[in-house]
Amino acid sequence: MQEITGSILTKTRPLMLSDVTIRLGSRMLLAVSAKVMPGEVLTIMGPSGSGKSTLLAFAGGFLDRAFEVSGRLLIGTKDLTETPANQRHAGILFQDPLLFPHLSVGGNVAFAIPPAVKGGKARRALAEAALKEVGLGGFFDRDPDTLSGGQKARVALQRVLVSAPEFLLLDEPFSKLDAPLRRQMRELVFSKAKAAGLPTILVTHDGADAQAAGGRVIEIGIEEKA
Ligand SMILES: Nc1ncnc2c1ncn2[C@@H]1O[C@H](COP(=O)(O)OP(=O)(O)OP(=O)(O)O)[C@@H](O)[C@H]1O
Repeated sequence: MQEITGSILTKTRPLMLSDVTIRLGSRMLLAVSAKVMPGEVLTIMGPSGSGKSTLLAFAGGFLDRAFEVSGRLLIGTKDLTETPANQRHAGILFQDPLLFPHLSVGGNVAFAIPPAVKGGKARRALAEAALKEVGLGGFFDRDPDTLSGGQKARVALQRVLVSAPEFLLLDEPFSKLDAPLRRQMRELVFSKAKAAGLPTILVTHDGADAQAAGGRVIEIGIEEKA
């Protein structure tokens, strides 16, 4: 499986937030500069409303036009700042797994496999192998609605990983899981991110998540400016 997954992974490069500032009207929401190395998890913490999700939206390319942004986002030497979201190769996990209800579990994963992988059989084999890797072998034809929260989270993770992302953006992806599942899931996500050499930005309220991530932590605060 490692080989099959490996064959659709792209090269790994550092992710750079270069002098990024985000304003909302007269309010300076945040100012961040950071270089996230391949396999590193950078954790962003801060109070509610401080702009954590906004920073991920900037990196993912889906920031609302209400925000005024300066600075650049780079992957390696490639400037992604103006690149549309669907061309950024960002792998994003939110609080909710957001599985497509009209597709089977396997269909959710197969859907994300890059078009460069041709042929229904090959795509199905990749999706099946990805599911098996997280203990969901035999789940391909299941309806996502019949899965537990932890199972859905694993499907969402594999859907992201088979898409051959160049970096990961994690917006509180463990917060709806109970404590034992939360521990398991974060170990799984971080180990896979590191194994794949993906630069990763994690937003969390939970210090234990940050500790498990094992990387640097940036604390952002709330400041008002005239
Ligand atoms: N589309 C939008 N238009 C205008 N203001 C917005 C928009 N989205 C978010 N905001 C505001 O931007 C600020 C930052 O919001 P953001 O969701 O990034 O905070 P957060 O740190 O992720 O909070 P939480 O921890 O509660 O998720 C908040 O004041 C919020 O009200």
